[in-house]
Amino acid sequence: MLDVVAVILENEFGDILIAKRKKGKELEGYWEFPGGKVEKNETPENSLKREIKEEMNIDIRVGSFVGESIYKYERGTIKLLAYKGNIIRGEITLLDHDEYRWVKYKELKLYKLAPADVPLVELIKI
Ligand SMILES: Nc1nc2c([nH]c(=O)n2[C@H]2C[C@H](O)[C@@H](COP(=O)(O)OP(=O)(O)OP(=O)(O)O)O2)c(=O)[nH]1
Repeated sequence: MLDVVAVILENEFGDILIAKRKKGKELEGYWEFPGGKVEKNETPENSLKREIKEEMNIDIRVGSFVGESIYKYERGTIKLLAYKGNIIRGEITLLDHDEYRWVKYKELKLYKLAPADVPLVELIKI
């Protein structure tokens, strides 16, 4: 099973950041909470900080654990671990996504989220 971390980034208005997976990647065009695969000998928190720096060039604070979602894709099963977080430094520059949006909690269900992310929405409860 592959461990993947994702962050529910919130801004000062309580909006949540979602990002659209890049053309050509697996799950192309699906919206996700940014993050990525946890590397060996890495804590989920450090993994998230590293991924978000690499993908968006921002520094984040990782907050409380939101929950996990285990999902069986055809190519394998992933365990998606979600944490809350905030931006502490920088402006978003997209380096690994096609688009991003700050959305209200209630708007999340209007987006085509990666299947593994769907159960997380219920766990966010802002
Ligand atoms: N980052 C992220 N990946 C997700 C989410 N939901 C979900 O099913 N995934 C899947 C897509 C991929 O199969 C896997 C993580 O892949 P990734 O492409 O984001 O990871 P990465 O940046 O570490 O990897 P890579 O592109 O360098 O291969 O988890 C999500 O909310 N965020």
